Amino acid sequence: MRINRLIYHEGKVTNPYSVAPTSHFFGSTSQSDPLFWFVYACGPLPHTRGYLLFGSTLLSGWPVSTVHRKEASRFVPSSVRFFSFHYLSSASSFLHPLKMEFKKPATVLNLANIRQALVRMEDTVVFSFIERSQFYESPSVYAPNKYKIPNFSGSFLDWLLLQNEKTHSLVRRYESPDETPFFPDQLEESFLPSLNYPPVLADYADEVNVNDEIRTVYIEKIVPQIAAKRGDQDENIGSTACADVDCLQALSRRVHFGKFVAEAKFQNEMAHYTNLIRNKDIKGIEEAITDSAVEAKILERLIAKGHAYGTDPTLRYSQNPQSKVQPEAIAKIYKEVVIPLTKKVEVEYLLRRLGDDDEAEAQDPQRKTQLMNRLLSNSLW
Ligand SMILES: O=C(O)C(=O)C[C@]1(C(=O)O)C=C[C@@H](O)C=C1
Repeated sequence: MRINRLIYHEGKVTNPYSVAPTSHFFGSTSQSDPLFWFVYACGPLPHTRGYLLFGSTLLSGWPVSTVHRKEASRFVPSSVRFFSFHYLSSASSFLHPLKMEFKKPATVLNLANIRQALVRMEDTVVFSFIERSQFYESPSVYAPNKYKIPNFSGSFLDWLLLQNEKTHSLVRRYESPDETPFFPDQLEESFLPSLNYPPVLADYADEVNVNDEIRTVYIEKIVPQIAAKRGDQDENIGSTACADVDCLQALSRRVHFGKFVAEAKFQNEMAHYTNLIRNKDIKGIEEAITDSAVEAKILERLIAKGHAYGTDPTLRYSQNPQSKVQPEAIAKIYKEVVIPLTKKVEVEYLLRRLGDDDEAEAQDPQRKTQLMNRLLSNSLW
């Protein structure tokens, strides 16, 4: 069975003989494929207006596609539709859970979902850089003890970041496994009931924290590339520090997502990673986690996003459409800082992955299956 991915399509299919326009299929189905589909199973997709078809064409194997529900009735007998509903409601979420939901562990360790989340995070990072680019470099914001702050020793930025984290801890921000604080020892306990997220990462995951490095590299390498001008701008130090907090939090979340990537990769290729980890083969681990094609695509997309998000749309066709942050600078920051730090998180996480318990897991393939079954039973719609 050749299943690459599901494509959710809510458009209309007007001609039952062309149920298979290329974009609705996965795999290599093409417009010229002989006619049709043999529909083997189908069912409405929960939470969408789509209808899922499971079948084959003569040439292309076993594609899965979705069409609008109303249209599905034209070529799928109602008995089949009824019969297959429950089966496919579950099967579709198994094949391709829609997105990461931390209450549904199986959706979290799906590499496609993780990458989708990373793509979405690019928007947050790019926009936060654009906001920061309004202000001067502002070294006073980063200089330790430049301002006399009551009961605090450090930079103005650190002070603001700490206040922000303390407040956000009160609304449970750092209970979420995708949030990593800069000041883990100074958080406050929330008055809200605990969220009790099911664990998806190893129990030491919180200790993998490269925020100090992120902050240093942000101040030294990123700010100079995105700031409007050199020097200070007294009237804007508050706005500048607020923009810095947004940038740092966006970068931190992005980089520490490496933990999910690492766990997903470990579970997908347990034997290979176990070997590398046992041999403390850092270079081998780095090679195993690297996907150059994915990286190239990220950089290409960032240039496009830098142009699109940083340009006033009414100036798009002007002779001189100015980008607020140079798109090439954003891509360079990802290439030289964001991706390498994400990989560092992945490696640090993986190097500790074989605790006593995990060693047993790696030696007992049954255990992985049992674990996956348990996770999946939590996640079905
Ligand atoms: O998507 C992955 O596989 C990742 O490991 C994440 C990431 C990234 O930082 O975006 C890092 C390393 C890979 O070479 C590709 C991408």
